[in-house]
Amino acid sequence: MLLSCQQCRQFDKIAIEDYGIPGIALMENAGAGCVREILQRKMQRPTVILCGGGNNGGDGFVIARHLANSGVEVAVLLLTDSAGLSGDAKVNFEVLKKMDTSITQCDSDWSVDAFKSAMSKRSDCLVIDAMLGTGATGELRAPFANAVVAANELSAIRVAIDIPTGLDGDTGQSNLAFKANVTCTFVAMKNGFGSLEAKAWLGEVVVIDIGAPHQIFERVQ
Ligand SMILES: NC(=O)C1=CN([C@@H]2O[C@H](COP(=O)(O)OP(=O)(O)OC[C@H]3O[C@@H](n4cnc5c(N)ncnc54)[C@H](O)[C@@H]3O)[C@@H](O)[C@H]2O)[C@@H](O)CC1
Ligand SMILES: [K+]
Repeated sequence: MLLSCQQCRQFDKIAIEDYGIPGIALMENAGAGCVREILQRKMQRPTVILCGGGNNGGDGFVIARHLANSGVEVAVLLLTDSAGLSGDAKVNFEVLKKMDTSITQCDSDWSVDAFKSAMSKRSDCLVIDAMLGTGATGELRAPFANAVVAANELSAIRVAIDIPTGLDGDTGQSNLAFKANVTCTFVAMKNGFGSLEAKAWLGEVVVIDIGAPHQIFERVQ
């Protein structure tokens, strides 16, 4: 089944508002599901998680916590001012802050080299893209494009969360996107994932169930 980004957002909204599942429970299931996939594939190794300021970044904070609990060395690069975090993402950020995970705030003027040197301290690492998901609009703004370029140039395993940052989930088009080996997408494949152009950025796609009732599918068709 393929859904548009808007339908995926509607799916989450119905789960939260009509079924009463707290958004933070969905986020926990989403992040924990990604970590389960990473561990099953034995991809665990020193990990850098690139986090944006929305709920995709929130998934990244959950992933950081679960990976750290599994004994993985984790470093988070936050591409936004932490003061702007809100809702479920903020809750998970505050939890992570109390752990001994390294968190670095990356200002909008961070260059490709700055990202590369922050990431390559951990050679042959796993890089996780939790920068942008279904809430992305328009061209990548600073410093997201530089983070994507740097991540793509590293010799690393790359995992994208929900949608590779820079890829339009609805059309499958992109000028520049995070080049994933594996994309862990939530609820359903997005409409654009079927296009040939998208496959180059997506790698293998795994659909992660976030625990919302499947009856909701009938309402977003
Ligand atoms: N409760 C929910 O709705 C759930 C959401 N989930 C995650 O939440 C994501 C959607 O979260 P959001 O709606 O917060 O959206 P995103 O996290 O995709 O992005 C929104 C943020 O990115 C910024 N932004 C948008 N376009 C940009 C661009 N081109 N360049 C730089 N910054 C840009 C916005 O200012 C905003 O801060 C999903 O993809 C999924 O990963 C999951 O946790 C499952 C539950
Ligand atoms: K992403």
